[in-house]
Amino acid sequence: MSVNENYQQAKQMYEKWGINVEEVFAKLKTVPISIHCWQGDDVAGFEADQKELSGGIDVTGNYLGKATTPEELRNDLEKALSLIPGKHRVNLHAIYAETDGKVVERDELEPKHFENWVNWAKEHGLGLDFNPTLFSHPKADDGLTLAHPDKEIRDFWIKHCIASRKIAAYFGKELGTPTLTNVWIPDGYKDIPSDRLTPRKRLKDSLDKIFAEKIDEKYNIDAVESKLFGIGSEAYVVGSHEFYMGYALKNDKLCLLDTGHYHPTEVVSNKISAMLLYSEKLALHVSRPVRWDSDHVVILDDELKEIGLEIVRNDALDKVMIGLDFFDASINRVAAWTIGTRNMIKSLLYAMLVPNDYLKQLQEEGNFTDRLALMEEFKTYPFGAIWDYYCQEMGVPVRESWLEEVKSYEKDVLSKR
Ligand SMILES: C[C@H](O)[C@H](O)[C@@H](O)C(=O)CO
Ligand SMILES: [Mn+2]
Repeated sequence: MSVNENYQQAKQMYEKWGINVEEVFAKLKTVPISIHCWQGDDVAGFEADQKELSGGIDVTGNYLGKATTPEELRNDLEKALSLIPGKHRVNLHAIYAETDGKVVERDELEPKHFENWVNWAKEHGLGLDFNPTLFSHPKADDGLTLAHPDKEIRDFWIKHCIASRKIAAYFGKELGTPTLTNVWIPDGYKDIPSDRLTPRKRLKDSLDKIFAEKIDEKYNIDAVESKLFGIGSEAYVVGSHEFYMGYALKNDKLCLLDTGHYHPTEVVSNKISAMLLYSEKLALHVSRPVRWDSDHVVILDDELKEIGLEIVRNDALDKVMIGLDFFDASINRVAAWTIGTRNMIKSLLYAMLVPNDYLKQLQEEGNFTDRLALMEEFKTYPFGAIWDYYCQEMGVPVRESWLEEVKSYEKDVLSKR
């Protein structure tokens, strides 16, 4: 059967449950995913004095074709975007500044260093998000930045974050959509600390200084990203979930939850509804931890579907800012973006094709038999036929046909780098 025939049959099954598939498509099209540029070059960036990746994160693999210039990275992103349905955003880090080969210190970065990115985003109808880069730098070598005992080092990073918010506001003004500026720092200790409080007091003070200047949320929205541990900060991370949840609540910032930053049995899907009771919005880095915060490419697993369900059933599509965060250098990097982003969109579509209101009603009635039975049966409803039709209608390759395009791009472009 053709995509259209499969779709018509599947659509009727969902319509029996009162699900209007055309309305689902109309809604899904409006949800942007923030696609992280750093999957394309293994979190290297383009600084004139480029440093080794550090900060307790790591990229493994050496697949051919890594982007080494802004043009290559933008071309690769364009290729991936052509295979992903919808209009999305690209998430940049400060190390992706373009400085004409000159060394520009991070606390000296300006909007002009991102002009090419803004012009490119305008040309492709993209939003931009941003991150100050507080790793891969000599002033982060102690494993401390905003919480460092040395005021000079703290001041350098505070200045860098202040400069980053100005760059983000420039993006927002130029593109007409607010930039999410997310602060993640690697600060922590390898072994058991004798004082957990003092570094946290310093971090709080540094953040207060960074956010002192109010920036209109039409242009810039601030987020703070927690972590559980990193390589070299196994015993203690200054910016823990509790620290940032408290800081975000008290200072009206977004708390950013990275799905790789919690204990293996902890799931971010279970946190979303609780946090949205107290915060207008929250942000996500959707990743896939395997044994540790390994930043594997996102797959359509139970947790990803549950995240989609929590966002959809709590009517939070405009409250949860969905970003991706994985960096796998063992496979074609354009394929990595395509797989991870298509899966994130699939999880939202899956959730929108579940009779969530009826299932809530069953729970309220204490009818847990029907609730479980139907939640399980919906897992094998013809969601794939709807997804295929959505891709066809959105003008992107259906099913695995996108892979052929990536392979040709690898042969014609990536393999020649
Ligand atoms: C490159 C990102 O800033 C980084 O992955 C951060 O978001 C993180 O999750 C660190 O573990
Ligand atoms: Mn992250």
